[in-house]
Amino acid sequence: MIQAGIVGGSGYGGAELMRLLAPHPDVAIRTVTSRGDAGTPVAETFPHLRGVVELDFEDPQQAPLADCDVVLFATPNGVAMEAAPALLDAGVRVIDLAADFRLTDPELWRRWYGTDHACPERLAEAVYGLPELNREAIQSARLVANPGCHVTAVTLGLLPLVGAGVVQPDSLIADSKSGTSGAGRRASVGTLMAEAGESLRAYGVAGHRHQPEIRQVLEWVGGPLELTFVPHLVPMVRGIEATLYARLAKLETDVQALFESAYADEPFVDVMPAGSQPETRSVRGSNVCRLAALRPGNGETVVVQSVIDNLVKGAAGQAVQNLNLLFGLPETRGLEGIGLMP
Ligand SMILES: NC(=O)C1=CN([C@@H]2O[C@H](COP(=O)(O)OP(=O)(O)OC[C@H]3O[C@@H](n4cnc5c(N)ncnc54)[C@H](OP(=O)(O)O)[C@@H]3O)[C@@H](O)[C@H]2O)C=CC1
Ligand SMILES: CC(=O)N[C@@H](CCC(=O)OP(=O)(O)O)C(=O)O
Repeated sequence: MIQAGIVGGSGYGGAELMRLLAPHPDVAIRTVTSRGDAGTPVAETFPHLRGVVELDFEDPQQAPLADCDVVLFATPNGVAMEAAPALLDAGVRVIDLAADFRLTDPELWRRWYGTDHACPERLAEAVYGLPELNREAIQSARLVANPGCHVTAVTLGLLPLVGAGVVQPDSLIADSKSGTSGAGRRASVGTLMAEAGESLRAYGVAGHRHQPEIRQVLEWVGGPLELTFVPHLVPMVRGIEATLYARLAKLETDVQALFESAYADEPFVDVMPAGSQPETRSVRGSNVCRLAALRPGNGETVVVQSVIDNLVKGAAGQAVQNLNLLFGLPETRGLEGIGLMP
């Protein structure tokens, strides 16, 4: 059994990692950390894990992380970069659900995250953990940077178009809507029911840190491009719906066929039949990204809709997918669950 440690187990990402890893046939959860809940049973904080995870939270300084085969960080940005080097030196593989190892340029990190990178020398060995793009590299990685949640929805929706060079590279627009669990479990006024309920707002319009991440990934496959990215907070708990717009450069493109062929072999990307629209509730709790592409009106603009569960394909599910790849397991192991609907 692969021994896994979870740092940041008392947050939403950590809880979701436990939900997925506890029944995983090849993984044993060795330790789960929380500073605030250290010494208390996991199931006291998360009753849905009663009888499933029979561990107490441990303080991250005392937890036997170096004895694990893999440590997953579900911590705020800036935490994993402090602890990962020692773990990697001890032979432990690391998957970071935060942004610490996603941007390859430490200057970009400084600009968007406001601090110096603690281990810029490790950035080159980090593999960006989007299996649909980087499957082979992930298989031999030691350090995986799990993508951002908005980034996963937007990138999977635009990759076929950008990769095939059929859209104008300066015309990309991503309008992405997230439920409040995307902001984490830590109390904040903006995610109170009375603030976020019965309301809808855009945020980060002047600049959001997921924009350079999406741009970096798309530029790997399509060269220089321009992208407008506007995230929104919507009054639901789980889910991201990204509506994506691009001007077609090649009007003869059969967009439906392009998407179907790009994702034909992908276990977690579902391209809907022409004319259908995906909705977030169809992926609630599952690791699926469900997509649809259309050319409304005069057909010059392609509109893609992409839905994911931010905590699953947008975070913990994708991390488990990456873990499976790292350890040579079938990619779908432990991720076969079907979404909840309604
Ligand atoms: N929520 C989402 O939809 C997604 C989240 N992510 C990313 O995943 C990461 C976790 O997100 P999420 O679970 O929502 O966040 P939460 O705020 O819900 O949880 C954060 C966890 O980290 C722990 N923690 C905080 N500070 C430290 C520290 N200095 N050292 C060790 N542990 C610490 C907290 O527990 P304690 O303070 O008790 O130690 C808590 O368990 C973030 O980087 C987020 O950006 C990525 C994609 C989607
Ligand atoms: C609703 C909400 O506030 N969402 C967060 C997403 C945070 C997150 O999960 O960021 P990473 O994916 O980069 O780790 C935000 O937009 O800042």
